[in-house]
Amino acid sequence: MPRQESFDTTIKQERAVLVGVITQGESEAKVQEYLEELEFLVDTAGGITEKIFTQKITTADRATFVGKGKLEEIQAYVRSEEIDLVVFDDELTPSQIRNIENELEVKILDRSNLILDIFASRAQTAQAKAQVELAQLQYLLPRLTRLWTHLERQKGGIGMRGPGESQIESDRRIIQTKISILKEKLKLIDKQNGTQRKNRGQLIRVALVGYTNVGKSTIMNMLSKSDVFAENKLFATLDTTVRKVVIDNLPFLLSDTVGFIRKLPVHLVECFKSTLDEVREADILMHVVDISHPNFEDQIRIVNETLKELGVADKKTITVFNKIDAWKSESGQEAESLTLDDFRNSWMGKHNSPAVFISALNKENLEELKQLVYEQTKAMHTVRYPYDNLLY
Ligand SMILES: Nc1nc2c(ncn2[C@@H]2O[C@H](COP(=O)(O)OP(=O)(O)OP(=O)(O)O)[C@@H](O)[C@H]2O)c(=O)[nH]1
Ligand SMILES: [Mg+2]
Repeated sequence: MPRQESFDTTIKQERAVLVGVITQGESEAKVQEYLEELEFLVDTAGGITEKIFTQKITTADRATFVGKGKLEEIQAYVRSEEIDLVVFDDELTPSQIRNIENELEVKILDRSNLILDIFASRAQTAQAKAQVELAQLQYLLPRLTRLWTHLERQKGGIGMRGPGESQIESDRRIIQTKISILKEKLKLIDKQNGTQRKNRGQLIRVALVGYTNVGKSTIMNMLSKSDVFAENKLFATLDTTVRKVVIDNLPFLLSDTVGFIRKLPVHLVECFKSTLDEVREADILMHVVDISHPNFEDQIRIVNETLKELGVADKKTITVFNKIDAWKSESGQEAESLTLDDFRNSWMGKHNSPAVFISALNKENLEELKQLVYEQTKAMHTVRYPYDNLLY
């Protein structure tokens, strides 16, 4: 989800308020970071964050998630500042959404909902579109009652009393039918993709993985453009994110994948499993880390957890620490004061092997990255095809 692909600015930006809770054992600073990320998500979706509310709680209120007093405080702000939507950082139950909506009388979204919305606007291929629609319908299904009561409230009670439940039932059936049609469609696409992947032959496959916005696509573009052999045409029928790259006469396939994020909705992960087959079937992973992000250690952990869930934690991995140009220490020390060796000798260089430090933006230290990818790919190729020296 790159930031630069901003939305049509002629449309009035929706004004948003964010809500996060600080539960026991969570530090305030952490929650602030989570909320900053949520603000970034709202920004990506085309909204503008006007205010952030937080509350310390031991357990979430079953009816309204935050406490009564906090809700009134938010309500006052929403009314006086003409807010369009309120976004909660945590997943809300259908009844919580309904109750909060009744109180605040504006659109209520939770993090999952927001991410789904962004994915829907970004989906390009038939597969991605079907995957997002499936996730959205699965998200909607348990929340149907809410939509119905919403309608009821707008239209008033008269004439609405009888058919309510049966209406929900038929809506539910329609959605379930749609879900199974989409699943069939995805199965078919999956099969075609599987065949295509098999046809790619002996090339070693390298997949870029990492947290969202760390620079995966930038690296992809750089590596594939920087070499004359890299071209789109050959793979026109493949997923658009797979490119053939050649480093020193050694060709391999490089794929760019969807970025990971904290609290990715379960449905979405499920639906994107087949896109992530690209990762599952890769020979080498390039785990890209945005070293300039204050929370990058958490991001590494989240990516590693997601990789474990996908069952690929044991794959050969190259850690690429990107954005060294923008790195800053907690005490405010700037990147210029550090040499590449300082980075290499830090815990990052020592605890992640093999690792490389680059700036994709400034094209800094790219040769080392290429060299590393070359060595790893060649080693993999030699193990797999011991009698085949044709390629180099
Ligand atoms: N300062 C700095 N910015 C960079 C560097 N590499 C990439 N960026 C910027 O980081 C942002 C995200 O880059 P992308 O390549 O879109 O990141 P991504 O990992 O593909 O993101 P998703 O596809 O959303 O998961 C862009 O604005 C890039 O220009 C770098 O080395 N230094
Ligand atoms: Mg990208």
